[in-house]
Amino acid sequence: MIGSSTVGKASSSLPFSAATTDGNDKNKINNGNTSTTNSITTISKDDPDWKSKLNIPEKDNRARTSDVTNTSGHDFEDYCLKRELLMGIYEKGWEQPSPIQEHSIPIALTGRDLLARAKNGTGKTGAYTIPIVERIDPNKNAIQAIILVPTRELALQTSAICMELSKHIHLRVMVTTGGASLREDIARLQEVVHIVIATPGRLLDLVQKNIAKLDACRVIVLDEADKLLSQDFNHLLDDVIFHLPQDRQIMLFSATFPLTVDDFIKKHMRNPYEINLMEELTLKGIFNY
Ligand SMILES: Nc1ncnc2c1ncn2[C@@H]1O[C@H](COP(=O)(O)OP(=O)(O)OP(=O)(O)O)[C@@H](O)[C@H]1O
Repeated sequence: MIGSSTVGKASSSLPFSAATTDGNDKNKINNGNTSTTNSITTISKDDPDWKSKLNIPEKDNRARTSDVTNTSGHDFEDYCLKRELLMGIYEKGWEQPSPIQEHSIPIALTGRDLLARAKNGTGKTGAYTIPIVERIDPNKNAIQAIILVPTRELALQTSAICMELSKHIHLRVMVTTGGASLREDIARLQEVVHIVIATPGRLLDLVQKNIAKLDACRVIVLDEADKLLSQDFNHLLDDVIFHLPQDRQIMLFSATFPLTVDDFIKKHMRNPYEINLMEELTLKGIFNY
């Protein structure tokens, strides 16, 4: 059933230490809408000394595994991101991109379809959220990106990260999942929404009722794609993709790539760039698209 699972994004056994010194991501979850729990630093746009004025959380010095430390040494500034986004990233306590972020961010910023395979807890959420936030026009009143996840809890955790990273850009992020009030979601969609984070069934319901309009939505992410493309959800995903414009970008993040994912890739993705940061090569069958 949609929204019923208790799968979490962070646990102490994951490659990144789950908790930051100001509390873990779960503690920052609110109702999935637009406010954040952090105070907003105001720094003049032209201040050359902006970095030293940020409200950076205390450094988390706990041990991390090579999944997250084995980087090529890039900095977030290498990707020419908006300064407001860089501020959000640094104020989240992220100093440098993790390997999955190093691989994904430059490709995702070009608009190319992307297939990424990496372990849980290695920073996948940032790998797709950063390029999405960078490419959204906050002055345009339209849904510009969709992030699909299999459970309500994951939707709330993803939205918490998304809102923190974008807190200096004032994007409007909405969470909509099965089990929550449809009436409230309908009311929320009468206001400005830039990013929708959803479970597939609820999103499709809103799209088919013509309440969520996807004609300006050029990015869709399937996080935990193996679960999203299981028998329960598979046909829903086809319908969601059908409502997007032709020139959309599809990004798929998954720990495994079973046959259902393979079918989806063949049907909907165009020349996807492939990233595999897991040791064993079970990506067989999804090469050569
Ligand atoms: N570049 C980074 N530097 C430091 N910490 C980071 C970085 N990117 C992500 N994190 C932290 O690592 C933890 C795990 O990140 P995240 O939830 O994005 O992983 P994930 O790969 O999406 O995991 P899951 O597959 O379980 O959802 C979070 O606490 C997040 O804040």
